[in-house]
Amino acid sequence: MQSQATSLYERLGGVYSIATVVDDFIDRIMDDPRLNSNPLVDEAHHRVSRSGFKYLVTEMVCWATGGPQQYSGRSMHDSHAHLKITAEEWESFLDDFQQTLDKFAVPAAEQAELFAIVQSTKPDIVIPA
Ligand code: HEM
Repeated sequence: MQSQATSLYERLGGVYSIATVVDDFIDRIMDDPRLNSNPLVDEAHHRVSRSGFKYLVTEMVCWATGGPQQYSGRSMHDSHAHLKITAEEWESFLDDFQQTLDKFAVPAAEQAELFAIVQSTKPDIVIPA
């Protein structure tokens, strides 16, 4: 059994593995018509640089999973409130995340921990119903 003393960051394989997974995931969400049907999301997805976006999300995932990196971007509320993201768009985002994790064969235990981290941010990102 895996020791709980080993951080999720280490079990995922550190920054090189995490950056590879984020690379696939950001391409997937930035091209997802289910998300870009929200005009505010579509505008922002075409305004921000793809590589800058990947950089910030990589930094955040490394930090959130126990790596040595510090997240230097804006808070989840400040970077998403103006996008008016709905619960339905949130589900599409999770579906994209699942597809990326499956593509890289991330084990079930690590997937569950990643989903718990992502879900913890939902109240900051999704507008109230
Ligand atoms: C756990 C879920 C999410 C995480 C960890 C996340 C992460 C981030 C990060 C790190 C940034 C950059 C912040 C900055 O500029 O300093 C960002 C911005 C952005 N996110 Fe997310 N995000 C999440 C959910 C979503 C969802 C569900 C959508 C779309 C449906 C979305 C669309 C965007 C867009 C369009 C921007 C650019 C905003 C702008 O600059 O105007 N995000 N996100």
